[in-house]
Amino acid sequence: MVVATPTPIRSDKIEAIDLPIIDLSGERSEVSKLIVRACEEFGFFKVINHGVPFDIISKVEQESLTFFSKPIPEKQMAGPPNPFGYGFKNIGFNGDMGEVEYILLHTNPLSISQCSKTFSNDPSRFSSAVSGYIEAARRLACEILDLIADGLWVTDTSVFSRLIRDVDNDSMFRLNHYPPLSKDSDTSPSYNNNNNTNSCSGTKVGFGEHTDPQILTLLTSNDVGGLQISLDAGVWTPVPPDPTAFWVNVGDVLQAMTNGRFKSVRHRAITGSFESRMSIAYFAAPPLNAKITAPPEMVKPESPILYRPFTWAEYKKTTYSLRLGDTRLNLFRLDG
Ligand SMILES: C=C1C[C@]23C[C@@]1(O)CC[C@H]2[C@@]12CC[C@H](O)[C@@](C)(C(=O)O1)[C@H]2[C@@H]3C(=O)O
Ligand SMILES: O=C(O)CCC(=O)C(=O)O
Ligand SMILES: [Fe+2]
Repeated sequence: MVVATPTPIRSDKIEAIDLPIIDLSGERSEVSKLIVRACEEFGFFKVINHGVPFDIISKVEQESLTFFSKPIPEKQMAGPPNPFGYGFKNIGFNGDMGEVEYILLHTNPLSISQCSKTFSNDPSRFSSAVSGYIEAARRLACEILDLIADGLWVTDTSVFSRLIRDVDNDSMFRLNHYPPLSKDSDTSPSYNNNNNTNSCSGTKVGFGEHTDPQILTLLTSNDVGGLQISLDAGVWTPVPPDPTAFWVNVGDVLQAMTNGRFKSVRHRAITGSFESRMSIAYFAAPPLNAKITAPPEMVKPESPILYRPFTWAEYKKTTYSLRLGDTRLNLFRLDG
C-alpha cells in the first residue's frame, strides 16, 4: 500500500497521541472504569476482543465495494439522499461538500430489506449482510452503554441502552467510500472552508469536521487511515486504521445525558492515500419521541443541569437545519 505523506490543512496542528484501547474481555468493573475515563478524556476509544466475528464485517465491506465499484450514473439511481440513499460529495442539505460518496440507511429491518433492491443485484445477500452487521453493532453498543451506566454508578443501569433496544430506535447505518488520490492530484494548497474546494497539498477533506448527533457511533474501516479526532480546537490526532477493531465515538446525546461529563468528540476524515478508504458507521440513536435528559445521579449541586430536556425528534430537526460543523448542542444549554 502506498500512502502519501499527510500534510496538515493550513493552520491545523497534527499531534499523534496514544488513544485508549479497551479490551472487552477484561474484568467487568475494570473495563467499565476504563470506558468512563476514555469517554471523559477523549469521547473516543478503540474496542478490541469485541466478540463481533470478522466475517460479519467483511461481508458488508464486500457489498460496499461491489456497490461503489459501479459506474457513477448507476449509483446515482440510488440517490440523492433524502437523507437516506446514495450521496456523492454533498453531505446533508446545507451545502456541505466532501471527497466522499456514501450510502445512508435507517436500521429498521423493513427499510433495510426494501432499499436493498436499490443497492444490489442480489438484494437478499445485501440485506442479510447489512442486517447481520447492524444487529451485531447494536448488541455491542448496548453492552458498552451498560458498562458506561455501571461505571457512572447510575441506579437505572439500562438508562442508555434501553433507548436503542427500543423497536422504534432511530439508529442509522452508513457506508463511506473515499476515493484514492490520483497520481496527478492537485498539490497546490487551496484549502478554504468557504469555497468547499477541500484540498491541500495531496490531502483531501473527505468528511469535514463534526460531532455525531446520536448517542454513540461504532465505526470500522478497511486498513486505509484518514480519521482524525480533535481534543483541542485546531489540533488533530490521526486515528490509525485497524480493520479488526471498532472505534467508538461519544455523540451529542450522550454528552447531554451525562450532563457534559462525556465529550461528544469532533472528528473528520482527511484522505491522502493512493488506496481508497472505506468505513462503516453505526449511529445508535433513541426513538424520535424519547426525552433526552441526564439521569438524577449526573446532576449535583457542583454540576447543575447543563441542558434543557429535549426529544430526539427536536434535536434531529435542529441538526438537519444546520451545517455539518456546527456545535448544535450549545443551542440546548440552559445558560444560553
Ligand atoms: C450536514 C449534515 C449531514 C448530517 C446532517 C447535517 O445537517 C449535520 C450532521 C450530519 C451528520 C454527521 C454524522 C452522521 O454521518 C449523520 C448521518 C448524522 O446523523 O449527522 C450526518 C448527517 C447526514 O449525512 O445526513
Ligand atoms: O470515515 C470516517 O472515518 C468518518 C465517518 C464519519 O465521521 C461519519 O460517517 O459520520
Ligand atoms: Fe462522524
